[in-house]
Amino acid sequence: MELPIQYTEKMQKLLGEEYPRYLESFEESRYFGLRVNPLKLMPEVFLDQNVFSLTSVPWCNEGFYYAGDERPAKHPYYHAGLYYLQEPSAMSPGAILPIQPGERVLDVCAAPGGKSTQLGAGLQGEGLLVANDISAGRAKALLKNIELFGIRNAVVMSEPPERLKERLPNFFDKILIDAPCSGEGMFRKEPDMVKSWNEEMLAFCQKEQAKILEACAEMLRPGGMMLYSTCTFAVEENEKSIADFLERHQEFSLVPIEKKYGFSAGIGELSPCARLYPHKIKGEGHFLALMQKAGNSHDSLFSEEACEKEKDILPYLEFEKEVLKTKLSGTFKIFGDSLYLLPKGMPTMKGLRALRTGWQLGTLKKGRFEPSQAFAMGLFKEEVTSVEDFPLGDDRVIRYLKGETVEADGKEGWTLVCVDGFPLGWAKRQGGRLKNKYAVGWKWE
Ligand SMILES: C[S@@+](CC[C@H](N)C(=O)[O-])C[C@H]1O[C@@H](n2cnc3c(N)ncnc32)[C@H](O)[C@@H]1O
Repeated sequence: MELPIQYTEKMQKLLGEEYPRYLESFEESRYFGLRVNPLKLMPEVFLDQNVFSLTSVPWCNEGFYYAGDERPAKHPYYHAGLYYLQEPSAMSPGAILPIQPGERVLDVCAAPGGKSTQLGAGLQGEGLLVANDISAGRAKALLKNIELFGIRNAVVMSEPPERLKERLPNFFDKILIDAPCSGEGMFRKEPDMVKSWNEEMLAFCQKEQAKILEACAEMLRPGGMMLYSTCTFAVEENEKSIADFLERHQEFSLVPIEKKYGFSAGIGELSPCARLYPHKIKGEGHFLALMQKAGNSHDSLFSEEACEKEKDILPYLEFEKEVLKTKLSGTFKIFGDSLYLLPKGMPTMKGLRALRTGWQLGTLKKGRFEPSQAFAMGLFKEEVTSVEDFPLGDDRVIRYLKGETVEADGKEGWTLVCVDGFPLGWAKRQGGRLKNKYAVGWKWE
């Protein structure tokens, strides 16, 4: 691989005698990773199923390496949201930021959702995840991944952090800033990134990083924790960005990250931070800084959404009575023709660009309720009365995922189609056939 001379000179200076080992890492093949979705099944159960040849990623309980010739994205379990494909080092920020069920968590640069799905899983359905990305296009991919994972308590936004800050000061318990960066740590995995590397880009990223850090500092509650991560080695975007931030914000301090698994210390006074190098770990390059805001307070002021009246959601309630074994409780809200179940304690998002506000249950049109793909993915088989559960090897699984009508006798009406007990989507059964209601944009190709 041809690396820019300015880059190699900087790396040589940074790494000293380690530099030749770093260069050699380009001759080694990259690592492939997947992260199991604990909202659906536990990692050890997935491991026992021997679907792929897996070995554990040391820094992430749900993370595994798989062999490069395997194709986990072409497997029905992928479509059931049982795992997310993620570069192993990219699993470290979500593993290090400690998430407790019930917390309010912001992932401010979230698309396409690798870390958001990890944080959302950590909440175990309790609390609130706000997953935001400034790019509306990228936020669409983020939304799909959140839905695929079956996360019920997420809001997906596309706003500059400065706008979010005005509405949600001192609101979040935990914030992840997976900042836009020059991507030096990804050169082995994505060689094309080398072409866009230059000093101007680095300076631009540094400015963006400072702006994002500023906005997030205000959104974090006193006592809350914030993790800043990049996938670059550039000191300007890592230690310098954080040192400048700490200089401006005396109320923040660094929380040391343990240097296990081959992680290296941050440079100079920023040694509590961690650096991940491809010549020292089985993964690509990353930087992590964990910070805490002084004090301890939970008194943020915000207005909550009010619940719709029962008469306005009657078609849904009829559906619930007929198709579900459980009664969902919480704040039901109609936006446009979509019905949502909002996470507890969700502030109103009026005036902000939100792609999803909570669990989208379906649409209410002309007095009828039509369940959504997100609703199917967030349910458990045990919560539904009418289920068609195909074993993995049944050819109807792929046919269903391709959008075909498949044959299966059973109770007429709305049916949750599953593979090995894990929901894939909806169908409407009539005369021994399952009329396909799988999301059009999700079809198997
Ligand atoms: C490193 S990527 C995030 C990857 C993501 N966290 C994941 O794990 O899948 C950085 C993201 O930041 C977004 N971004 C860039 N500038 C931003 C800003 N000022 N505010 C919010 N997001 C921003 C980009 O669109 C990009 O999707």
